[in-house]
Amino acid sequence: MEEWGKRTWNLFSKIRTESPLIQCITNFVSMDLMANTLLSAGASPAMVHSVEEIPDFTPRVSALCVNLGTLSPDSLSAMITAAQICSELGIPWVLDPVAVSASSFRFDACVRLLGFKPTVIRGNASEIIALSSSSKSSSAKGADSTHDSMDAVEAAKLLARTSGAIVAVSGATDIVTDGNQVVGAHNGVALMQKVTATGCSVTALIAAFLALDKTHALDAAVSALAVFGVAGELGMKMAKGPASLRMHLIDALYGLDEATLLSHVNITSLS
Ligand SMILES: Nc1ncnc2c1ncn2[C@@H]1O[C@H](COP(=O)(O)OP(=O)(O)OP(=O)(O)O)[C@@H](O)[C@H]1O
Ligand SMILES: Cc1ncsc1CCO
Ligand SMILES: [Mg+2]
Repeated sequence: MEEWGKRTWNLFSKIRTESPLIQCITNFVSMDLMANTLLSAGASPAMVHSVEEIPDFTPRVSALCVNLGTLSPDSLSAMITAAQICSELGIPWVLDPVAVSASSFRFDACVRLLGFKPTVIRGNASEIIALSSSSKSSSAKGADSTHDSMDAVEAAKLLARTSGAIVAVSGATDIVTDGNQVVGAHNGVALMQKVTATGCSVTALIAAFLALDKTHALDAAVSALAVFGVAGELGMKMAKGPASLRMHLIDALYGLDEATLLSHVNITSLS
C-alpha cells in the first residue's frame, strides 16, 4: 500500500512539473469539468476536435482522450483520425466508451476505435460488460451504470486480453487490469456518481498520468483513479450536495499534498 502511495505521488507531482499537453475529443457535457480537472492536476488540456486540425495538432500532444458521449459522424471522423495518428506515432491514448450499447452506431464506432489500439479503456461497469461481450442489447440505460464494478472483473479481464489495452472500471471500487493482474482502488465517494462527467474527467486524468510514462499504463490508470477518488473524499468534507462537491473536488485536486495523499490512498491487489 505504501509503495502504491509513493508511486502515485511521484507520478502526480510529475504532472505538476511537466504539465503535459492533453488533447480531448469529448462530449459537450464533460468539456468544462474535464478541462478543469486537467488544469487542477497540473496538466494542459486542449479540446481540439475539428478533423481539419488534427493532422497538425495531434502529433504534438503528450496523450489523447477520446470520449463517445455525444457522438456524431463528424466527431467520429475526428476520433478515428486522431487515434490513428497516436497509434502510428506511439502517443498514448485513452478510450471512454460512454453508453456504448445505446445504439449500433455507437457500438460500431467503439469497435472501429479499438482497432487503433487504445493504451487504456476506462468505462463504468455496464459499459465494460457490454463492450467485452460484444452485446449491443445490454440492460444499461444510457450513460449511467446499472452494474457494480465488481460484477465487471471478468469482463474487464477478457476485454484487456482481446484488445491489448489496460482496462479500468470505475465504481465503489475502481478496478484496473491487464488481463491477468487485477488492482483495486478503493477511494472516492458515492455522490460522485451524481456529478455528471466525473467518469469522463477521470478518464482524461488517466491520459495525463499516461503522458508521463506510457510503459507503465496499469500504474498510471490506478494512480489517476486513486488521486481523483481522494480528491472526491476531501471535497465531500465540505460539500452540501452534488454542485458543491463538483467545486470542492476540483479545489481538493488542486491543493492535494503528499502527506494527505499518502494517508488517504487505498489501493490493493485483487488477483
Ligand atoms: N459508489 C461509489 N463510491 C465511491 N466512488 C464512486 C462510486 N461510484 C463511482 N465512484 C467514483 O466516481 C467517479 C465516476 O465514476 P462513474 O462510474 O460514475 O463514471 P461514469 O458512469 O462513466 O460517469 P460519467 O459518464 O458521468 O462521466 C470515479 O472516480 C469513481 O471512482
Ligand atoms: C449525460 C451524458 N449524456 C451523454 S454524455 C453524458 C455525460 C456523462 O457521460
Ligand atoms: Mg462515463
